[in-house]
Amino acid sequence: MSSSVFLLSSLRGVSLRGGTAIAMGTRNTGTAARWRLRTRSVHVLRKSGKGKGMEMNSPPPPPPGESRYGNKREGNKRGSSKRIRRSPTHSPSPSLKHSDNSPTYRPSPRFKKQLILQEAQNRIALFQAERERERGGLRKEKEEEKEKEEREKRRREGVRMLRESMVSDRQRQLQRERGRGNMGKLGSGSRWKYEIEGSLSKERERRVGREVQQRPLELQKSQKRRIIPLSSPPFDSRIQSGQKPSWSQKPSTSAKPSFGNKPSIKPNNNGLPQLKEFYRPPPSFPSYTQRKLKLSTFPSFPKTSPHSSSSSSLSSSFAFPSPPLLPGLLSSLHDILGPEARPTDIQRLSIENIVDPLPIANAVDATAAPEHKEYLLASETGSGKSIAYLLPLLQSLKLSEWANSSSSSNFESLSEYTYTPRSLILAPTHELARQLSGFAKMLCHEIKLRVVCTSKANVGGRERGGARGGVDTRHSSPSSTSAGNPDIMVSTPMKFLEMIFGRGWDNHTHNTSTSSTSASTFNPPTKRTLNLTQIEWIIIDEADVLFDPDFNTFTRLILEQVARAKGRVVESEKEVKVLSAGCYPEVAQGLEESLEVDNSLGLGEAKGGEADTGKTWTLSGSTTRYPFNLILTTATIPPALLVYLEQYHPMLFVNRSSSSLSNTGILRSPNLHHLPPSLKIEHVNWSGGNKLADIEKRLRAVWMEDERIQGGSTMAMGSTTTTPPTEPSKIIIFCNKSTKVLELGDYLERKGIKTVVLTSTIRESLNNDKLVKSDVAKGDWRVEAEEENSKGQRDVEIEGKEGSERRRGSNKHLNGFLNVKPSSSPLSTSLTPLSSTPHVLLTTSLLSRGLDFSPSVKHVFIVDEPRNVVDFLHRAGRTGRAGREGVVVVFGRGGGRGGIGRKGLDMEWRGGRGKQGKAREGGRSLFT
Ligand SMILES: Nc1ncnc2c1ncn2[C@@H]1O[C@H](COP(=O)(O)OP(=O)(O)OP(=O)(O)O)[C@@H](O)[C@H]1O
Repeated sequence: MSSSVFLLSSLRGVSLRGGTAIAMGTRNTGTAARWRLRTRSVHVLRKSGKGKGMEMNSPPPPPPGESRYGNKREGNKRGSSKRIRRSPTHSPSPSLKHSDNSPTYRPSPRFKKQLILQEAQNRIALFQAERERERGGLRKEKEEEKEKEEREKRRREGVRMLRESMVSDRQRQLQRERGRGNMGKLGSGSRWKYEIEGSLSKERERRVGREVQQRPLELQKSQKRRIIPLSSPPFDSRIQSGQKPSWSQKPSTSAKPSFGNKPSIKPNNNGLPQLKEFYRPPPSFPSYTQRKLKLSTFPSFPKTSPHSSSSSSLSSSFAFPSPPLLPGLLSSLHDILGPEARPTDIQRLSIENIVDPLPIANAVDATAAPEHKEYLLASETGSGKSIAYLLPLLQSLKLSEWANSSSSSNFESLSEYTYTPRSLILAPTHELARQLSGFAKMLCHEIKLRVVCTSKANVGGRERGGARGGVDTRHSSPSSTSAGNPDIMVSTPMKFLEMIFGRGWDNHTHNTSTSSTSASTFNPPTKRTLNLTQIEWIIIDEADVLFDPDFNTFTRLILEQVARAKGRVVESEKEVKVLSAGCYPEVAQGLEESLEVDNSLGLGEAKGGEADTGKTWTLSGSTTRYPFNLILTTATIPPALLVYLEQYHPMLFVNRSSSSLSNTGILRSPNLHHLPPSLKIEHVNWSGGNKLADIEKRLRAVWMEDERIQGGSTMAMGSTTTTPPTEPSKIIIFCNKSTKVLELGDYLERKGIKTVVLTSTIRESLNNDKLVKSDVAKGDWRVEAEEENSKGQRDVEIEGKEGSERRRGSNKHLNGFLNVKPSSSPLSTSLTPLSSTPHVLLTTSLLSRGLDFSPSVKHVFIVDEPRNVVDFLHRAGRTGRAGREGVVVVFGRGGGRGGIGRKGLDMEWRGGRGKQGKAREGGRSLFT
């Protein structure tokens, strides 16, 4: 039946009965009716009534493009019967009944065509929409991928530019040295050999300098190349005018852009910074002027502040600019540094790049999500990095305090915690933490922010410092209403972790490795001690130490904990090797909350204090952006640090501006990896007899020289009255080992020279590595790995000597040596005998980092060959700070420029990453 062809003469009417259509008419009537009525059953009756109504089994709808009405020719054969035109939109409902008398419906070919076309279009649109949906997903993925690639490309570009600029610094240095016939050999292959030239005669410098100045202009032009416009040169105008540069020199704003020297030699394979290039010629050397960076001059800040009329006079005479600095900050700077002070290179970079601008009235969008900053500040020792990071920190805290002053109830709801700091400064030693907190407090004097420093007294008031729960609030502002909500908390990493996890959380490693230590138990904090959710800023001072292999586990753990508390997991923390955290279930639980623990760890097994070191913890759902502002500071960027930062802080290397490729998050002064220009190096040969006597002789020579100078100046002034005697210079002596420190201390005391002796406080006798880590963890950042006596035992804690006990609760043991208050620390006018007041501080590298010693410390003695150049730079940098004069006396075989140790500072740069990504120098890890 279904194959029958019905040739019906005409279509007269269509009706539906119980879902079956009945059509009367000519051929194709059934098809037309079927289509129009959307039904598969149609009875077609001939008009004449001769034919019997038959049921047609309708075929399924035709595929797209094929007509339901047969081909065109067939359609054309239709008779010329009467046609009823209907609108193409007309579509009778299946329930619609046509009376048998109604005119026969017969769609016109054009209408049919339209219908077919419409359907085809619908189908195509559907098909396209589907494909579009599929493609949309793919495109989004592709876009994300592209964006990622773009970011990575910019990051790489940033790294490349940074390295290039570092290498080019070295190349310029080499060229200068060649120009004056100085050392500076380029070794074969990737090895660069340098020698330290610390004692060029002034005459020679002047002579060679003239030669360089007279070089043909063409040569100078041919050496041009682009350099990173990180900063403008310091003191250039003074140099041009032949004057001696000083810290009070106003920076020139008229310098034109220029280019540095084109590298005439290939960098070594790894392209990492050369740490031995620390000798910098005095600024009077003419080529220094020639090579000055002119690409970016320091921005000229408005001279007066529109925000404060009272500060306008100040800012016009004071080179720290306001705006952007708050007038209160400016006035504290004025008090501390004096009216003549000018920002140093690193401070200018910080003000330019990091300090938040003052808000314009009614233009603050408090709801806008802040863009978090990430910067590395790198500049030579004594160049004012503390101010460089404190300025943006304090300004931002104050501004956000004002912005949130209406919603102060915020803190009340957090009163369940003992401390809710808004920012954190991490330092490697307690001494440095104390000094920094004191300095921050001075800067906060006007703007009234609260500063606290953690001390030896531990969390929860269990030890001394009790009432304040282990936090020394003596430094907090007098206006402080609540020490529990400090604006700034200064701490060492381990102290801070102790406050998070509870005292003794790390003790397991310590206990298992020390038989003589009384087992200290883990005391989780009874009250929640620290609330990390309000932390807006983290500053990591001495980043090269805090990210070195001994410390980075703990530093990263802190960063991760804060990020976690603020609701974000950081990608850089994907794998955290926790030294001993798995030992205690409580700690493990705390970690487990924040870390997705690898199944193999079996935290349950860790109960009972089994050694459980070096486990890998994995984080999930991570990102590379920290949910707080982060500033790292360092005076040296060893390759290990660069490698580490590339891996864990990639955002530092991403360009900040699309117009310039050089604007990364790494701000460094041009003098990085050089000794401060005001520092002189002297070499002393051992006499071949008693070395201790040689040191004593040299000490006395310094004091005799002091007397001579004083006498000379008195005579020169033609004074008839007696000038009050000035106090003898204070001297710091660095040894490599505690035994040597003790021995020398004893000797000098016997000779009537009062000393302060200070090393890391190690009580235990042991010879394995674990204690080293544990002690480092306690805040003694540099535990001398070689510091073993002949029996292979460690030295005992140095106690019982007056002034030599290391008190973590205060810096009293360093009284007289540390720069307590810069403005109030000129040389004393009363003579204190050498036998009653200590004038000599004997120590190891423990105190070589970050501490700002008083201007009366004019000499540093380095009696043992430093382990590496980084060590040398930091030890030497304890004097000659802030542009003051200082002398480094280096004792050693051979004297002269080689006296500092051909094995030591002449070490070849082997370059790059050791097996575990560690920097190695002279075949030795920089951080062993
Ligand atoms: N612009 C300035 N003008 C004069 N003195 C300054 C200036 N900035 C800082 N100082 C002083 O310089 C000294 C050294 O500063 P600071 O300790 O911050 O140096 P640093 O770069 O952190 O050194 P280090 O690398 O050893 O840690 C301090 O006494 C400080 O008061």
